[in-house]
Amino acid sequence: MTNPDQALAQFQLGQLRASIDNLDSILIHTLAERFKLTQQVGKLKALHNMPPADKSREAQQIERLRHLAKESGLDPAFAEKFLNFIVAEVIRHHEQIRGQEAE
Ligand SMILES: O=C(O)C(=O)C[C@]1(C(=O)O)C=C[C@@H](O)C=C1
Repeated sequence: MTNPDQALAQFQLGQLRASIDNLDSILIHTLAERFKLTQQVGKLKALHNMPPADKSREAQQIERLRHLAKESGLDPAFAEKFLNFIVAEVIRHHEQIRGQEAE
């Protein structure tokens, strides 16, 4: 048996989770679009013999995202870790594309 307080809490939890699900969908779609672009960057880099990683570009991105995170109330260290996580995967893709081009 649930009392009215518990029923209200369950309803609120359901509403919050529905919004979280919407935002998770946005994150996945956003990441998918980002990876489509970085695949094009990977092909361009392989074709023109450019190195997969660009540390100076990454430093600019980290600075920009840390600033945005601070403004938005997000932990800047988390924003930096998140970018590094994505960029590591992008570099792995770039290296794969480079290997395929060399075949
Ligand atoms: O901009 C580039 O040169 C990329 O390869 C893209 C990207 C990124 O995912 O944003 C990935 C690797 C680089 O080290 C820097 C940035």
